Amino acid sequence: MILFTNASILGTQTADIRIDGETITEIGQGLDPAGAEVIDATGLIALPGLVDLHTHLRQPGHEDAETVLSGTKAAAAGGFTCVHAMANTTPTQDTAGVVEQVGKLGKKAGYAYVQPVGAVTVGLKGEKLAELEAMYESRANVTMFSDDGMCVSDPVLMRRALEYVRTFGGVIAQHAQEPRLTEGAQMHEGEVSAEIGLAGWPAVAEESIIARDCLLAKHVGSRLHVLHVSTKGSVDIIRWAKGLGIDVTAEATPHHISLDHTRARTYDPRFKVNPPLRTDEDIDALKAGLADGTIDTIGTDHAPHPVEAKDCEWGAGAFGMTGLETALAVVHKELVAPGLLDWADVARVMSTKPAEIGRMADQGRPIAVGEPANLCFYNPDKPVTVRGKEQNTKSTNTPWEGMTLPGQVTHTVFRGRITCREGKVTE
Ligand SMILES: NC(=O)N[C@@H](CC(=O)O)C(=O)O
Ligand SMILES: [Zn+2]
Ligand SMILES: [Zn+2]
Repeated sequence: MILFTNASILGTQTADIRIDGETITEIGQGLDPAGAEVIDATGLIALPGLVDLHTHLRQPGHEDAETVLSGTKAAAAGGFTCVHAMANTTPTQDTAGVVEQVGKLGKKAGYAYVQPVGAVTVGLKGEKLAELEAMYESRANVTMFSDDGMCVSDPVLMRRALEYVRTFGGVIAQHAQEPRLTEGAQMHEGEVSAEIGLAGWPAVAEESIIARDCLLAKHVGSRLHVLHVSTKGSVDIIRWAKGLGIDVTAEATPHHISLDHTRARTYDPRFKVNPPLRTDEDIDALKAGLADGTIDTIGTDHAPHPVEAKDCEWGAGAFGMTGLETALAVVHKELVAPGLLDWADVARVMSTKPAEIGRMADQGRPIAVGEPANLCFYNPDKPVTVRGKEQNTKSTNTPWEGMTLPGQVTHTVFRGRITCREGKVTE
């Protein structure tokens, strides 16, 4: 039995929280500590365990960058109790066998619920549909499908995929990038790319696919989720689509709401990501979108890469950055501190909504008696300087290296088990 005392639940009501087995069994003032492990949570914000719809765990195939074990330890350190493992592994998560294997590795690790995402097309090649139904019917019970890393750019395939998942209530998560408009692209197309002479990735390459996919989702009456929205135009299109009643949800990443394209002036590939870091105007639009509900979720797009893929010149660097262990503190800094979101909103965008979109019945639940004990405790008054080498992820490609973020996840509880204690992942 565990008793967290004096926690600030969603930043408002202060109470003790008792956990017995895998369940929250009591919430109230001055609960009896007899027989319990007592953890003083004074000054800590209690949130439901965070849910990430966008994590790259890299196993199978890229275990030098991350494994399910190291990635879920990073998740626990970041306050997450559920991560959706993206399909761009080797082999690709495009069969029932591979998604079941990833799910099993998650259970064995025990640090967070690992829900595999299935590929939309075989080998992410964009040529023919993967066995979506077999992945849905497998023990991994896949309902979210994505070719993330690649765009399902063929409109006919995208239409078929949307139609297919509609039959079982699934969702297609799109990496929106028109490939012909981004050939050779290295960073956001704008004044900085012109100044430093790197090939640009225009906003329209993202926006045109999002607009098309919203219209396709409307046409076939299916469900679309837009990954890593990065431009103001995209936010405007999604707001418009929602206004028409189209079944679309959208994600923003911690890096796209906090870092801009001027970082490329460093030529440090740590800032190289797909879609690229954009402008201040885009950042403001993403924040406004999160505040008004146009953007539904924060997804980390945790994308670990081995040292040799980042310790090189910009052009040769891989796209992607780590994010699980810094996500909540970045959200605190960029959205809560300026008053755009309160902690209840943070619970919505980082837990409740992602759990809903990913159809995770046991996750994203309210902090209440009888609910599964998936919790995250955050100290908003403990500034931490980010050091990639000290993180739990196997990779060090954090764009916040050396920067100070305002707070720290102190404890994470996954199904009644403490997976992170005083900022350290448990054994
Ligand atoms: N975001 C990235 O820049 N990279 C991701 C793929 C992706 O999310 O598109 C990766 O797998 O490394
Ligand atoms: Zn992507
Ligand atoms: Zn991704």
